[in-house]
Amino acid sequence: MSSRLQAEHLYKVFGRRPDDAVERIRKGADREELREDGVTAAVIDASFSVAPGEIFVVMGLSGSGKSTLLRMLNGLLEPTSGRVSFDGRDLTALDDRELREVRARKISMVFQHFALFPHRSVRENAAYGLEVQGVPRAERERRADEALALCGLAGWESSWPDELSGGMQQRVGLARALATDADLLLMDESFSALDPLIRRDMQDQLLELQKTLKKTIVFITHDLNEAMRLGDRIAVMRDGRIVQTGTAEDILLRPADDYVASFTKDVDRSRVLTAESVMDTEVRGDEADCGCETADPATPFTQLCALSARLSHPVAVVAGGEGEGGERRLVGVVPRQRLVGFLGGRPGTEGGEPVPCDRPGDARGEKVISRA
Ligand SMILES: Nc1ncnc2c1ncn2[C@@H]1O[C@H](COP(=O)(O)OP(=O)(O)OP(=O)(O)O)[C@@H](O)[C@H]1O
Repeated sequence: MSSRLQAEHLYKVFGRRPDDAVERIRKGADREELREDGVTAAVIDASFSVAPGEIFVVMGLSGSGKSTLLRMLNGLLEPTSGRVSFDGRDLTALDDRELREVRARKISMVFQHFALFPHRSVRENAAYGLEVQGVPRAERERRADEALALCGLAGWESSWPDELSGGMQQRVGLARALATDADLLLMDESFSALDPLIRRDMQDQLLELQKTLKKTIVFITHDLNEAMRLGDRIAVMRDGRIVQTGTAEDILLRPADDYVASFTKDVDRSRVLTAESVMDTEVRGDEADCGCETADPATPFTQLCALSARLSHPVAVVAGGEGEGGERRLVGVVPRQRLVGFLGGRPGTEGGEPVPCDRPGDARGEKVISRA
């Protein structure tokens, strides 16, 4: 995987003699021991890479070290140990002037409570990052207006912040970040202060924008549902450490430990799972080519359930076909009992023989399905 942003063995210790504290941690001291000496190990040995265009979510409870980690990524905090590189440049080695330059042009932050300037118009607020960069007024207003339109605020450019709802104000914050053309967006609990419906709306909007903008995004949240909705990959933090990094499906289906598993208990699995994540790949071949409806690997779980209810046998999951090199291949099957098992929180057992198909056709099938 090519990487845009890379964190290598990052540590951040607050308190006396931080370097000694890092050494003690490396030798096995735990966070509580250090705390007794008045030292806080906020981030411990964090390593990850973020690919271009990826939304990388860092998820964890309050105090787990998320914000400290994020502040090291843009150089606001200097790591006690470890390295951050962006596009191959070691941010930890830059002097203050170079760092300010990178922060102004390449990296944008979107905070939870966006401090809009009350006596500036929405347009001027959105253009603020460009003003800091010294972009001439006409150009910065044009770019601010474009960013506001992208965020659904066309027509509000001349309004004052207090004329906007909380959700709209947060959009101005997002527009400010987008207007600068920065490639890396660091979003710290950016939607956490919003009402649930508006929050969902903002999540949708971010995903929609991302389809065309393809920014590299690190998004901090304490909400696992938000993490799963937004994240191409998710890092779960606990007590300063990243305990698991993976896709939503990895976290849900293969939690690294009981702690991660306890987080996923309340997740609505049907929103996350797809045919690919629940199918049985030990394909038997007797569900393939009978002419019944099939799923593809990306078919969402809810559609899969509806499909399963319409069939008298397991759902065949078929890949390939149009635009993918022609041949359609059976890649897995989903027996109904398996769906029930996944909803209950663990892969189901197949239980019982598949029911033979009651529609005409060759129910024995082959693993390769010829195109109709
Ligand atoms: N400047 C600081 N000085 C001392 N300790 C700090 C400082 N900043 C953070 N900490 C401590 O580091 C730990 C991690 O804090 P951090 O704010 O990174 O966690 P978080 O996961 O972002 O939590 P929250 O969601 O509540 O902001 C906490 O124990 C916090 O008290």
